[in-house]
Amino acid sequence: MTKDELKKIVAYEAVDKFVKSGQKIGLGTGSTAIWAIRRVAEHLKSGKLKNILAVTTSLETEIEAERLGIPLRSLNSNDINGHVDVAIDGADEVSSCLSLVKGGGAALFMEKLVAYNADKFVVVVDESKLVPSIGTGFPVPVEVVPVARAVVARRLKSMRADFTIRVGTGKCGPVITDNGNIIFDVLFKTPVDGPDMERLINSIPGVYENGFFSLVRPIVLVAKSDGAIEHLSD
Ligand SMILES: O=C[C@H](O)[C@H](O)[C@H](O)COP(=O)(O)O
Repeated sequence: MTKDELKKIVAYEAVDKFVKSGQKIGLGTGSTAIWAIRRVAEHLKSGKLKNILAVTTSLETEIEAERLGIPLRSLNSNDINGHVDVAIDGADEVSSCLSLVKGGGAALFMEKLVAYNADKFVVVVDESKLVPSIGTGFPVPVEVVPVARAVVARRLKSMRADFTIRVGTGKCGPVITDNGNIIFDVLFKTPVDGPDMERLINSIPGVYENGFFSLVRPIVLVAKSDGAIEHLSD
């Protein structure tokens, strides 16, 4: 199967197995999560799912969910009150102890807010995202308030981390996130402990959020190249 087909089947499985009528759900961002959004819309249209309220994790997801007619709420609305039953999202890397790296699409802040406030956090990936450890492969996105960029750069250098400021396409200069910030893509010289590094980076003044998702226990659905889907959790 092609990578796109794998993304679609794993996202469909997440919706079919974990989303029930009447639930409040978090809709993730990216080329895998978008298939989950489409599946929710399909089930709402056919009547298989009813009374769903969704919170989106990026402008991209919001636009797609609006287009498909999925009822949306803000995380602060009375209906949602800062909590969802299930959130479904993709990931850039999944380690053997189910620590994640996310934020390849710069949506890490809202994704974490939703995932860390979900009863169930379901991650959908194809098997190419599975790695033994994190920190040295996919660069870890760190969202930084622009005025703090030199401060954060110094602190990362003192941690012997290498980084680049992410540059976009269709615009000169840095990628600007949905929150008006910039992204440092950070690589470490050796693998890191996800929970420790997640806390440490967020302790740097000027860091808005980082792309380690290690302080949450996800259910990870992995699409294998033959189309089989494996469920990982601890
Ligand atoms: O900011 C973007 C997100 O964290 C995505 O969920 C992540 O980059 C995975 O995206 P994709 O499914 O397109 O590989």
